[in-house]
Amino acid sequence: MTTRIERHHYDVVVIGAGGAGLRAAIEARLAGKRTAIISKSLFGKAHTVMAEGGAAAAMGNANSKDNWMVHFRDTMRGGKFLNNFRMAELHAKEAPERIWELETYGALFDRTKDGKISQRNFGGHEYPRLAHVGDRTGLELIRTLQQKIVSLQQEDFAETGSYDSRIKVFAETTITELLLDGSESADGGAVKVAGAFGYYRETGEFLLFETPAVVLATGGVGRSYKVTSNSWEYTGDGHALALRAGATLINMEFLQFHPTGMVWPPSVKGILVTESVRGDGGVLRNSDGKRFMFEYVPDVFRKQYAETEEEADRWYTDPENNRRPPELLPRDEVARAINNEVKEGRGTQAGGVFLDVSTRMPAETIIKRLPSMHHQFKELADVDITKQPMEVGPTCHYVMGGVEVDPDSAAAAGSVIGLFAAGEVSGGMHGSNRLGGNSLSDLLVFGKRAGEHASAYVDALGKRPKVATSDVEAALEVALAPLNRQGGENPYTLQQDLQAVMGDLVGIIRREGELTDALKRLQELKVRVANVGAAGGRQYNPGWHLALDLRNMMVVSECTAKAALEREESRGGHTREDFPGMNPKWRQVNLVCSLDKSGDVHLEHKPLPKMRGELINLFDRTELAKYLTEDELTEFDALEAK
Ligand SMILES: Cc1cc2nc3c(=O)[nH]c(=O)nc-3n(C[C@H](O)[C@H](O)[C@H](O)COP(=O)(O)OP(=O)(O)OC[C@H]3O[C@@H](n4cnc5c(N)ncnc54)[C@H](O)[C@@H]3O)c2cc1C
Repeated sequence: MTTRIERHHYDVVVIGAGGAGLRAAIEARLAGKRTAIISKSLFGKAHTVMAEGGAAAAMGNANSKDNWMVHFRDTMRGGKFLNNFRMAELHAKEAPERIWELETYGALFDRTKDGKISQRNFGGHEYPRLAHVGDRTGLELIRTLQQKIVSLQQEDFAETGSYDSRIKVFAETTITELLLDGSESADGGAVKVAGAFGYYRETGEFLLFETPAVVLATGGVGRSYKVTSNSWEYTGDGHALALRAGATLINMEFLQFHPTGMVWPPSVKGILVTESVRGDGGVLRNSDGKRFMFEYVPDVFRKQYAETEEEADRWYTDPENNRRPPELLPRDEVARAINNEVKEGRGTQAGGVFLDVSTRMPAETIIKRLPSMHHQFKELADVDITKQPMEVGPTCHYVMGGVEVDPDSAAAAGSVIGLFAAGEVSGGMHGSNRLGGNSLSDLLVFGKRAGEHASAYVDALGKRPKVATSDVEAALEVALAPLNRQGGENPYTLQQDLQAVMGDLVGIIRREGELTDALKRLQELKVRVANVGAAGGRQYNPGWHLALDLRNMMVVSECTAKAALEREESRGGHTREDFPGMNPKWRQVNLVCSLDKSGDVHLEHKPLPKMRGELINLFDRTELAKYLTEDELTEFDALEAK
């Protein structure tokens, strides 16, 4: 009996319904494209919803000295100069407009006394820059984008009699494969996207989307790690779909371990404690009661951070005349510091450190400014954060690496055409480390660009690409394989084994021997994952879903481990105990992953694009000397002399 496959035709298919996906879909619909939005989880449930702190945009409301150039500088510093400079530039320039635009869609950010959008402090940002709605900013962002989509659907209903005529949401639907043009290959052997194949999670029924343009907006990869702030959907699907379609991934060695995840009770280990806790005055102490971050200010940041508790405390009320508290160093620095305190025996019993707001501000202020944190700790750990400190430790949070894209159009690099990527699934924007708050603004800026350029691509296309029947059959066979396999390996055991390899051997601190060991174990796991089985049928079957996700987790983890072994330096979200410190030579290199014909990860060195003169001139020479090679500095001097 043949398996039924539901067929759909769209101009643009957006995979992912977080901020990047929704913003891309709005833009595609505004450009008149028939647009599908596909979401693995319920519509409205994505990491974007969980974002607490805010969206970084240099609006200059809290400090008029802020502008796109300062934001650009902070972003490049945070990423330790490995960022794609053009993405960082576009992001810094366009973020304020994207935030204001959200208010025209119905968002309402917290206000300053004089009625402007309020902006809060966050690690690595020179001025208060995060537009926020209490500690529920992501919720407001998603609510607003969804509301905009509904309003567009209402316009379409008025015109066509159908709400879904131009924009339709497929919730609880997982895409397992991208399909390429079966009839021709374009210039230089590149192949056009022709569709996407997947299944409804509830019924297990299959779907085929025929479309010339796909925007990937699938978010992160955290579920490959033991301790993570990421929820079940984040299995690196978009990264793996892109690789298998012929696109490339960059910066996969860079993972952000957020310094403050809950460490207790074990059932909630990894759940995020927002950085706003520190931005609003929370301090970190070890089990001796010592405010230890002062010991961990690296040389590159020494000029900007306070040396005494008194100066750090004064900064909250007088930022003009004092330097920032070291608790607000970029996340990689704070995470490593906590890791070290615990390792040296100054941690809490549960393996974390203390984060305290209770002694820093009145209970009413805590409840007003951090309502979700107050609720989270009360409900999950029975801790009242207005009276007691929280216990926190590093948790795998965000992947800086992702699909290599053209910065202006968000089009994927590699041998595939018609594929775009925005948000966490794309790489380059954040370099080796993302600043808090830069993700929400990244989603809006590059989500819009991806939707716009995907639409323009469709407009310019002569003949529509065609899906080959044999490719659909192959995708179907792969999807059904775990169900047809008798005595296959248990997907949950495999996921646990993978998480152990990644958490223990490719975690926050890395070493050559362990990385080599990790790669060996990943090869063994790959063989086992190829033999994964799932009992039961296709109707809501989480074991089967995980069996399919594992294929993606494996290939993405291989990219991370290979790149981590290759990069012999420490920078941002990649710390090599055997190569401490940054090496300017490595700053010139992006590690690019592709898949070869046998499905193995191939790693290539690619030079980083050179920063334009007017951008590099935004930094002073002393600062550049921390990052650039001698040759680059000589070039900079020549530029300055002109
Ligand atoms: C707890 C937490 C707090 C955070 N706080 C902040 C903050 O304050 N400020 C900030 O800037 N950033 C924050 N971040 C990071 C930020 O929220 C994320 O990086 C960002 O929301 C990612 O957005 P996105 O649109 O790229 O993807 P997401 O919002 O992660 O959405 C991904 C979408 O893709 C779908 N998907 C995945 N795979 C498939 C598939 N195979 N088929 C179909 N659909 C698929 C998912 O279901 C989901 O709809 C936080 C992250 C977490 C986890």
